[in-house]
Amino acid sequence: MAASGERVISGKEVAQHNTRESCWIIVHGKVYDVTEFLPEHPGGSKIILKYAGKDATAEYDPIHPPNAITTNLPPEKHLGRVDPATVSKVEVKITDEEKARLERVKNRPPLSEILNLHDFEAIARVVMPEKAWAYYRFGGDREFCVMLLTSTGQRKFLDCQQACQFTSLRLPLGNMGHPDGELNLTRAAGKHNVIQMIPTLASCSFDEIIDAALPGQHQLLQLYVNKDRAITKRFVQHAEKRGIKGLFITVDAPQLGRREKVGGISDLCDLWCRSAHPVLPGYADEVRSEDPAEVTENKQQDKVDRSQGAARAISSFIDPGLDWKDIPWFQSITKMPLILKGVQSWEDALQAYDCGLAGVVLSNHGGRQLDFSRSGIEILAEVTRELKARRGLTFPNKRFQLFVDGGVRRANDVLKAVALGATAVGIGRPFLYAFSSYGPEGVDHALQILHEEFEMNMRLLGARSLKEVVPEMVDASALSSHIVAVPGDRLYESNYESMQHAQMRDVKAKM
Ligand code: HEM
Ligand SMILES: Cc1cc2nc3c(=O)[nH]c(=O)nc-3n(C[C@H](O)[C@H](O)[C@H](O)COP(=O)(O)O)c2cc1C
Repeated sequence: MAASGERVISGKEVAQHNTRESCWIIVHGKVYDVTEFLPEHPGGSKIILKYAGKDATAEYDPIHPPNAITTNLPPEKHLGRVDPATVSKVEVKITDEEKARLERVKNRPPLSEILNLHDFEAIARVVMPEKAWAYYRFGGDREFCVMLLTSTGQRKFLDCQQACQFTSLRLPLGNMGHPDGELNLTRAAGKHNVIQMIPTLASCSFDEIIDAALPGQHQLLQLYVNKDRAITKRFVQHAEKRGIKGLFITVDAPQLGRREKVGGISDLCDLWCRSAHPVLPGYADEVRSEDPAEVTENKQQDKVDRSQGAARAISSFIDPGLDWKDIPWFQSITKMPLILKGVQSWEDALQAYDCGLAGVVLSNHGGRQLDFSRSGIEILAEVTRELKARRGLTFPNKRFQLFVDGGVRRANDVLKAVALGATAVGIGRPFLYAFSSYGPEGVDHALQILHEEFEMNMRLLGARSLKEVVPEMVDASALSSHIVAVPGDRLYESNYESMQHAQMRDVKAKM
C-alpha cells in the first residue's frame, strides 16, 4: 500500500491478467481493469488486448486526451499504482525505413526557403510517418473532390482581381503529426489573431486547448453529435462555460468517407502506432516497435467494425440520425451561435436561415467524404444568389454568416471567397503540414506567409478594407461549368499522388 492509501501492484500480478476474460493494463503508472470496457472501446478490443497485462501508455498517449481513461472508467476499475521496478521495459527497434525518414527530417530546407503553403505539403510528404501523412492528406474514394476543390481554391474558375483577412484552424488528431498536437495551432492562432476551431476528436483534451489560449482569444467548437444526447449536452454546455464563441455542428459525416488511399496502406493500429513516432528529433526519445503480444481474438464481441481502417472506425461516435428536428433541442441547450458545417446546397442554407441558425459552412469536408460533392466556393455563389432572391439577404451578413472551406492555400483564395460574400474561410491541412514538418515555428511561418500575401494582394487590388472587396472583383462565371482554359497549377500537381492500383505481392524467384 502506498502512503497515499493507493494499492501498489506488482508488474507480475498485472501480467497475469492478460486475457479477454481478465484484462488489466497500465497507463501512466496506474493499473486499470478494462475487462468490461473491452467491447465498448471505440478503437476496438483488439488493440487493448495487445497490451493486456502490460504497459499501454505509449500506445494510448498519442490518440487519447490524457484524462480519457480516468473519466471513462468507473472508479472501482482503477486498481492502484504499479510498482515501477517490477515492470519490464518495452524493447525499442528502429526500422531502416524509420532511420531513412529521420535522415530526411535532418535535411529539411530552412524555413526561410518555404515560400508558400504548398511548400509545407511537399516537405510534410517526405518527413511525416507515412501513415500519418496518408491520414491527413487523402480524400474520399477516388479523390475527385480533392482535385476539384484544390483547383477551385486556386483560380481555375475564379479570376480574382482584387483582395483580405481571417482564417480558421481546425483539425482533429493533431498529435499524429507532432506531439503537441492542436496546442501548436492554439498558440499560433493567438499570436496571429486568427480564430481556431477546436475539433471534437482532438488528441489533446478540450480543456488543454482552451487553457493554452491567450486571454480574449476567440475559439470555436466543431461538434460531432453523439448518439447519447446527454453526452453531447454536457460537452456543449461545458464549452459554452469555457467561453467558446460559436458551435459548428458537422452535418456531412453521418459516417466517415472511405479514404481508399489510407485503407490501401494502413491498418488502423499501425496508423496510430506509427503516428506516435517523432517527426522532429528531440520531441520524443524513442521510436516504438510493434509488440507481438499474445492476443485473444474474438471479433464477434466488438461492437465496432474495425475492418474498414481508421477513417471509418471513428464514425461509431457520430449520430447518423441527426436531423433538422434536432435544431430546436440545440437551441434549447445553448445560447452560443449555431452554425451547420458541411452544407452543400442553397436549399439547406435557406432552411438553416429559416430555423434561426447563425450561419453555415459551405464545405465538402476537404474532399474527404462524398466524392464529387461540390467545393464550398462553388456553392457560395449559388447561396448568395438564392438567399438574396428569396429572403432579400446581402452578404457578408451579420445575422446569417457564410463560411467556406476546402483548398484554401493562399490569401488570394480567401479574398475570392470574401469578395463573393463569405465572412471567413477555414484552412485545414496546410497548418497540419506546417506543424508536422517544422513544429510550432512552421505554423508561425505559415501564418506569416498568409499575412504577407494579404497585405500584398490588398495593395495590388487597391482595396483599403474588406468592405472594398466586392463581387465585381471576381469572375465567377465559369464556376459551375468546371471547364476553363487556364494554365495548370504546377505546385499542386507536383504534390498530388496518383491512386495506385492493387499491387501484386513480391513473388520469390523460382530456384
Ligand atoms: C478507458 C480507456 C480508454 C478510453 C476511454 C478510450 C477511448 C477511445 C476513443 C474515444 C477512441 C476513438 C476516438 C479517437 O480516436 O479520439 C479511441 C480510439 C483508440 N484507442 Fe482508446 N480508449 C481507451 C483505452 C485505450 C488503450 C489502453 C489503448 C491502447 C492499448 C487504446 C488504443 C486506441 C486506438 C489505437 C484507437 C484508434 C482507433 C480508432 O479511432 O478507432 N485505447 N479510444
Ligand atoms: C485530417 C483531417 C481531419 C478532419 N477531421 C474533421 C473532423 O473531425 N470534423 C470536421 O467537421 N471536419 C474535419 N475535417 C475537415 C476540415 O474541417 C475542413 O473541412 C477541411 O480540412 C478543409 O479543407 P482543407 O484541408 O483543404 O483546408 C478534417 C480534415 C482533415 C484533412
